[in-house]
Amino acid sequence: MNNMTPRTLYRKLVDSHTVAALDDENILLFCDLHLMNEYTSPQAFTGLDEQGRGVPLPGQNVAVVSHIIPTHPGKVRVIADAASALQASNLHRNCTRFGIPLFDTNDALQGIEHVIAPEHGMVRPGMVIICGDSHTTTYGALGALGFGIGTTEVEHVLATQTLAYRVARSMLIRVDGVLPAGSTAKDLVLAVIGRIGAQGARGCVVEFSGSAIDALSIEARFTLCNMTVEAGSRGALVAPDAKAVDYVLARAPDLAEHRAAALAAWQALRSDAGAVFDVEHRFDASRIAPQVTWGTSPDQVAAIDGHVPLPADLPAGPERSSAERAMAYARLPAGAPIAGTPIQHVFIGSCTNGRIEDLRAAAGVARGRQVAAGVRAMVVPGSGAVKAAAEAEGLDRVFLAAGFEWRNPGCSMCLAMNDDVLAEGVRCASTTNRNFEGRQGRGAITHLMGPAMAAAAAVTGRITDVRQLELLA
Ligand SMILES: CC(C)[C@H](C(=O)O)[C@@H](O)C(=O)O
Ligand code: SF4
Repeated sequence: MNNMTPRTLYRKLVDSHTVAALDDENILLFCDLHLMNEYTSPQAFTGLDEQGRGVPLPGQNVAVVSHIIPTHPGKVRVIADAASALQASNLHRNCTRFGIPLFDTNDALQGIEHVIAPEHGMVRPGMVIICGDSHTTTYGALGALGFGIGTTEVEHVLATQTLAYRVARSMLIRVDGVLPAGSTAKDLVLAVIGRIGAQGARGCVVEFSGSAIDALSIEARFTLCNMTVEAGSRGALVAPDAKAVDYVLARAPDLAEHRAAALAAWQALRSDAGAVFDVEHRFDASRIAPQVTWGTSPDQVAAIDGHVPLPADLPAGPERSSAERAMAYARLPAGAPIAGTPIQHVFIGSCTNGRIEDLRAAAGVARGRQVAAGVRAMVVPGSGAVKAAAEAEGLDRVFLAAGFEWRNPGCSMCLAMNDDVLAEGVRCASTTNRNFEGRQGRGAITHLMGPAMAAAAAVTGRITDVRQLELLA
């Protein structure tokens, strides 16, 4: 490809990080930042030891205890489960040995890796960021190429700061129009996944553009890019604009003296006019109502005024059979309206919707209302910094007064790897990203939705159109 060929943003990021071509499809990619959690890193450190390898660039790696940590209120956190405690102590030991910065169990800034990294200015436009965690796509919100890797790759990255990488195909998702009041980035991304399917972006890095994307806040773009992986994508990108620049500069004081150079470099981080994408989709934001999943895959989703599908309306084959299986698991009859479904639990948090804007949206609904009888509702901030910011604004008091639990940060009931686990048959309105069978507890049922919708479910005891709730106020 010569220099005059118009390039996509994705291609520019790949080109600027290519150390060597390995063959026609694979390159050696330089990774500016490697994030680690306690769950997917232990074998990698064992591998390093077996081969007598070190970590040459420890400062370009950061580790976080996120998945297994208990979130009960209280100053000191103790991991009761022995296997989990061992994972955390191993991470601590390995980070100390190799000089890798760690947000440890009792660090005041601890939280979910994908919430922590951007809030401390570690994520900057033009970077390649990887992690042994699928939701690393989040960082595309700032024009950084982020994606998840496997454990063997974690070892390779620790040892070399590079990764053998197969270049992805490119997809453009253009969203124009204005999201209606009550609809958020969560609804937008659920609607996208609902239309293109859970494998709809498989093998692709998605670039989002259009007036509806321009209008999103950076935190909303995190939600969007975070969940794009649920369409099977290998990355998600939004070209950095003034909002992205402001977000990063406000959190990365070290950049101040290089501000002019950074701005000039970031300016080039956009797809050239005439750049060709392998696949393109278009959406009209004005048609996107609040969304709720009804099944066990994020693409089994409907608008809040919609219904569980009738199997006969679905194409015969895998789509119909997986819908039938999902309805049976979720204990929902075919054709049932989504709104009005009783819930017993509400979970507000995760790397998708555990940031301050999400908590503000949920608190806006909770304020002056009460969690419905028979419902247990919890709010788990995405990080210590989010928790502190929320408390400074008094959001904790809003939630507590309404009967929500106000927890310490962590992944928590997003995937129930700690002790926040739902019992069989419990139905949960959740701001998370995956509604797989058993994810929040064996036999538990997850309905994905945005934070205000989850809060509306908490105060009414059923899946509720938040727009109607606000009318009733
Ligand atoms: C535990 C980790 C490997 C996993 C991921 O890759 O996403 C988890 O974070 C999840 O959300 O399912
Ligand atoms: S919050 Fe959920 S999706 Fe995000 S990293 Fe943790 S477990 Fe994975």
